[in-house]
Amino acid sequence: MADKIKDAKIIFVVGGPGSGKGTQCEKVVAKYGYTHLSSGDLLRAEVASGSERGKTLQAIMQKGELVPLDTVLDMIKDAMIAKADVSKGFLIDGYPREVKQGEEFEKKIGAPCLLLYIDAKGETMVKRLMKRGETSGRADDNEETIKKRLDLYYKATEPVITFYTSRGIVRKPLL
Ligand SMILES: Nc1ncnc2c1ncn2[C@H]1C[C@H](O)[C@@H](COP(=O)(O)OP(=O)(O)O)O1
Ligand SMILES: [Mg+2]
Repeated sequence: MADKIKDAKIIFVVGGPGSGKGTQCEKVVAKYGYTHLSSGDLLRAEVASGSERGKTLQAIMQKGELVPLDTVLDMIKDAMIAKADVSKGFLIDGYPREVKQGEEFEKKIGAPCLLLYIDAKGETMVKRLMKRGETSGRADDNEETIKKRLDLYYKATEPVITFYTSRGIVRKPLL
């Protein structure tokens, strides 16, 4: 099963909450036909299923915290395997959120050929998320949780950019 994705082309898409990762991914999909997998969307689908696991995840996400690494990684891996036959490559949006997630992904799946870094100012991200919160119905698009997500981004996720910059695979798409 897992060797179906052994040689898959992998692009990580990393940026803060509200930076526009999903929007940029749609553009890449339209142009290059890669398969877009968003860790947040996969997690929200699990929550929407009403499963026990979903309830646990919901409580974590509502607080703006990271869900356990193994849970996200398993979900991404399953989604990749399910699409392996029809996919030219994968855009992994919202993962890795911390350096450890990147290391585990590389051990269990493979190395990324590229990391797209979606850069945006903190105040821009907050403004967008507050606006999105008016209609998104997302439990984490509120002022308190947004602040926690942003803090966590600077603390845990920015080091991911540094880590892959030293490997020479980070690109900023021209927005
Ligand atoms: N790779 C990952 N590891 C742990 N938790 C994750 C994760 N990706 C998403 N989550 C959880 C925590 C996030 O605050 C929440 C929403 O994720 P998202 O949709 O990618 O949000 P954002 O709009 O902040 O980029 O889901
Ligand atoms: Mg998103």
